[in-house]
Amino acid sequence: MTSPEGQNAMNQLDRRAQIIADIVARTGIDEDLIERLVRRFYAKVRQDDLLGPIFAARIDDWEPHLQRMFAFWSSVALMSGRYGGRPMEKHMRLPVDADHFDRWLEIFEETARELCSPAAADHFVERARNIAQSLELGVASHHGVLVMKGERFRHVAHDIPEEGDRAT
Ligand code: HEM
Repeated sequence: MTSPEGQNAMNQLDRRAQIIADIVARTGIDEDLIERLVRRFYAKVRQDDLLGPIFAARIDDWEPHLQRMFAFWSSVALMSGRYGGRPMEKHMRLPVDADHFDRWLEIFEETARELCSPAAADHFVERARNIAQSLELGVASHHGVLVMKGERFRHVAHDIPEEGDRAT
């Protein structure tokens, strides 16, 4: 017979599996779609005048970054637990403000709408917006700026001093 704790853990696993199955049934998102989305998104980002140089200054070898991003989006969109990093630490020292986050989201949404069903695109975009908002708050607070609800972080945008070469 299973102990009450064991039964509880089983129920939680069942619930989690059910939530994931619902996401997949509703959106059709799978690892293959995530990989195509991430690859196409970063191909565009690298060409972008505003964002491209920020990535180019920090990423020499793209394949490991892309692999990390597959794991990240798999965790975010499908709750797979494949990603275990700390994105805030990688972003708070970047020379970015609201303009950069808006551009990032614009390219991300455009790419998601090109490749995904409306339900899948909505699922990705909603999560990307929430994460972008929290990263923007983190960048602002790193600069000693408290951003209130509904406000954005505006720096003398393209003139933010670099703090070391890498965003590590
Ligand atoms: C202003 C827009 C953004 C810029 C310029 C930017 C830039 C970067 C750069 C340069 C790295 C590599 C850092 C390193 O390896 O040292 C990175 C990593 C990453 N970014 Fe962004 N990013 C932006 C927005 C976002 C958003 C909105 C998300 C999530 C929705 C995101 C998720 C990640 C993740 C998960 C990593 C990997 C962190 C790790 O190493 O575990 N980024 N980003």
